[in-house]
Amino acid sequence: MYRIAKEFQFSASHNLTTLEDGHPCKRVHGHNYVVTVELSAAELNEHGFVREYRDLDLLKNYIDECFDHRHLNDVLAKPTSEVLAKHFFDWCKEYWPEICAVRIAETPKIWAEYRP
Ligand SMILES: Nc1nc2c(c(=O)[nH]1)N=C([C@H](O)[C@H](O)COP(=O)(O)OP(=O)(O)OP(=O)(O)O)CN2
Ligand SMILES: [Zn+2]
Repeated sequence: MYRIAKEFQFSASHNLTTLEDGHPCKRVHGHNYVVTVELSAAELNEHGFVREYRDLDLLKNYIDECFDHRHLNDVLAKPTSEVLAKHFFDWCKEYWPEICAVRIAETPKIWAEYRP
């Protein structure tokens, strides 16, 4: 099996409203998010690619338009890393059937992944 991955970044604010009072993440705060998409294929195409990396820039356009410098609660009902990972996975699946995982990092120390 072949695997490729590409990283995207955006900056946004959110607050996790269902957390208990006093939890720091209940307050509005921001992250420099890193989104990593991973694609896999058993066979390579005629170019020797799983998929051309540049094809994936469609996701950059979507992120720039709908997520970058936005308040994520205005975009998704519960904007946790897990929810973002599933959201981007479903979006990618519409364009690239080879998608196998999406990972979201809010800081360098933590990440959440959706991998069906
Ligand atoms: N399972 C999840 N847990 C938490 C999420 C999440 O998306 N999924 N999100 C948050 C908050 O967004 C919070 O901003 C995360 O920050 P924190 O845990 O403080 O991460 P740090 O890397 O800054 O950790 P420090 O130990 O404070 O350095 C909370 N939980
Ligand atoms: Zn946060």
